[in-house]
Amino acid sequence: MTLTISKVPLSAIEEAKKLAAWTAVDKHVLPEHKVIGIGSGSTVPYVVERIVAQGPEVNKDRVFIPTGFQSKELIVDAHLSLGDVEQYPIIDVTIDGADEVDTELNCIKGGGACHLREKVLAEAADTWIIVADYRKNSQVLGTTYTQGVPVEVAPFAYAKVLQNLHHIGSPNAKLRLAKMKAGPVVSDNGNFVIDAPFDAEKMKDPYPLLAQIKMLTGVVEVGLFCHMAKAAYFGNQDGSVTVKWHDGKVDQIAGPQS
Ligand SMILES: O=C(CO)[C@H](O)[C@H](O)COP(=O)(O)O
Repeated sequence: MTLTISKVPLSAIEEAKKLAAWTAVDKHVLPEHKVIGIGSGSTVPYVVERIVAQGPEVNKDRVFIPTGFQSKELIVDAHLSLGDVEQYPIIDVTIDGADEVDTELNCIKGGGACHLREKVLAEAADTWIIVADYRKNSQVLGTTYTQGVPVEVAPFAYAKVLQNLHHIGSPNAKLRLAKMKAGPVVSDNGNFVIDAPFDAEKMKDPYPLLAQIKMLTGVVEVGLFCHMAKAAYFGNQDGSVTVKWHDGKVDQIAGPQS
């Protein structure tokens, strides 16, 4: 994988991702931050791009902690110093993408099957920031990301967890299958992923649902991130950025020019 982001004009959605990522880096990745968590997904390359643009002087004393294979490659390709959460269990700031974010900054994550490490890095961070395009900005989780809550499971337990998810209100929960390989998606941790859709009533208040799923034996981690983010940055089609804060405040700001 290469960090190079093509010079051809970006689509509106790519522009929105870039706006969110660049703005969040400008506001939250400060010169005094030395340990920085890098999330996963298609918005995160713009995070790394903006951090690199802060220059070698500030980056030479920093260490970057990845949430999975993809972000590890991004860090290495950008010639930034790679670390691990085992060495650095306290992180200054982690910036990550999300599949959907509600009004209280609860998120669905795990569309890329990285949510176990993503949650560890979110918890390890003094500040956890979400970056996304406008499509991810929702009132209630499950409105636009309808594939379901990603649930990472120990492979041998998947059939039992699937049955239990059917019983607790997700009759359409399914094992996630790979696109270019016969069989299941295998996470960076060697586990399987189940996608479990729940109705809006359950998704309106995701914390009890998170606790209920997490209690199922065989579940490793649940892609519901509740009450964790300090702020979520959404790039909009008109070049502005919507910032939703943990205290409910919402700002509409202009994106960076360059
Ligand atoms: O949770 C994730 C991976 O497990 C990603 O952060 C999420 O899928 C968002 O990705 P993108 O920036 O491509 O929309």
